[in-house]
Amino acid sequence: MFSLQPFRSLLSLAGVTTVAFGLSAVIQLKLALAEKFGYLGPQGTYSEQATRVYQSTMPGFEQAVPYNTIAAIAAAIKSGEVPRGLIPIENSDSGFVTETYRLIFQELDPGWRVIDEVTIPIASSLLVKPGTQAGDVKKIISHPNALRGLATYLQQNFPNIPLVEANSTAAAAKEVSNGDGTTAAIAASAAAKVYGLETLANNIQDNDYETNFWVIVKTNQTTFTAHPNHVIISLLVPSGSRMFSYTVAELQDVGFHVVNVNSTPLDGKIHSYRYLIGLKSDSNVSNALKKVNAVLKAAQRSGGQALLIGAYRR
Ligand SMILES: O=C(O)C(=O)Cc1ccccc1
Repeated sequence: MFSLQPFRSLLSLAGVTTVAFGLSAVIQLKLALAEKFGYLGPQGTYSEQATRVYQSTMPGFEQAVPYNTIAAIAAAIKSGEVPRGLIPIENSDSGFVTETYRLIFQELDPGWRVIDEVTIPIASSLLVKPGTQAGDVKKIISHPNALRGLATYLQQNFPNIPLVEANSTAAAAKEVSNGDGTTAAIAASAAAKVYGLETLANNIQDNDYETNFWVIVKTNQTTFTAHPNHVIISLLVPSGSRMFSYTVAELQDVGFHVVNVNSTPLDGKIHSYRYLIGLKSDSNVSNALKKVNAVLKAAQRSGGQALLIGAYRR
């Protein structure tokens, strides 16, 4: 079968290739080689911004593919439709992104792993259809995270105006562009251009904040670096056991300290939890992956369920 692999190096020698194949052949080959990257769309989201930032450090991942929900990105990764995806995970002002955590904890194993992260600052704008005045606005729509990030602004400037959640900030902007001029969207200023909207106010977030995104890959396509300085662990411990503290202490002995912990009640019952623990190492731990895996194996032998959800070097 014809393989594109040998042409990878040729493509970097664009001049030579152009002579050999002609311009359109080069473009076609480049498109075929561009790996797809799933993100929360449509065009104009913060997720798209984060994807561009990440792609600038990852030549080859050029085709950004928008999905309507975070769950749809995860499904596309699991089915192999896209080899990589980017999902929002945590805001520095309002904490973890609920939808992402539901996905992780829905099943014992989410079917994907985290191989990197990217963080971007979030600046929010109030967008309306051209001609709409602030006094015309009867409804404000956006992604729940964005709405949370300017609760005080909305309370002070638009008290009693209903807030409606959308799948993403750009989905909200798109809805406003199709609306009757009485709705406003909270979104990135970039979305105004994409959907032909006017900006009533810029930088309206209550506090400057940033959002952290994970880069995810299908589990069986994942090769973790042998020397990660970030690891993410999912831990399910028998109720009343000391396994949480024991496992954390063991990881600390190996050279990692806890950065964040998310706990979700199991089976709808309080007092029994599944934990997602983010850990970091400030020193160079030799064979860090092997050591972390050994700690997790020990936890499993003691009756817990421990899974390495992510490992990367940053
Ligand atoms: O809706 C978006 O634009 C997203 O990418 C999700 C999101 C929403 C608010 C802050 C950060 C990410």
